[in-house]
Amino acid sequence: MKRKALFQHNGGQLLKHMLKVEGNACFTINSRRDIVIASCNFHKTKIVGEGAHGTIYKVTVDVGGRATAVAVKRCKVIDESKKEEFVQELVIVYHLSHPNIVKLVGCCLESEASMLMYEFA
Ligand SMILES: Nc1ncnc2c1ncn2[C@@H]1O[C@H](COP(=O)(O)OP(=O)(O)OP(=O)(O)O)[C@@H](O)[C@H]1O
Repeated sequence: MKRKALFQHNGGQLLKHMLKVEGNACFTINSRRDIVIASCNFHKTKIVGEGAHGTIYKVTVDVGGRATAVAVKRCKVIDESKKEEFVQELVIVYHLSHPNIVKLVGCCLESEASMLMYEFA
């Protein structure tokens, strides 16, 4: 089974294992459904920026049991061959910790357009 399929198939267990997020209350793997609801189906009033890699929305989602305002980057669709590279980069960014770098607080890899959630700056 392909890695992407595994992420979808087992509720993100493989990704959780890779990120070692179990017990990390500061990171969440959201369902696409949650983000669609929170963003009013990616309504244009929620857009806060447009980047080279996708559109950024300000959305309030559950992070570690707390309603938190986050910047959701809805990445442009990447082809299957780049998916693995994307996940590897996600793992690296997840482990970064620096006062000048916004913290990655969540992600959603359920759809073709993956979503990354950063603390809202
Ligand atoms: N964490 C955040 N909090 C608030 N606004 C943000 C955040 N991240 C991005 N934005 C808004 O979205 C815009 C575009 O974001 P960004 O430059 O990160 O996109 P990008 O080009 O896809 O990123 P990159 O190439 O660095 O991965 C920013 O200029 C900013 O206005």
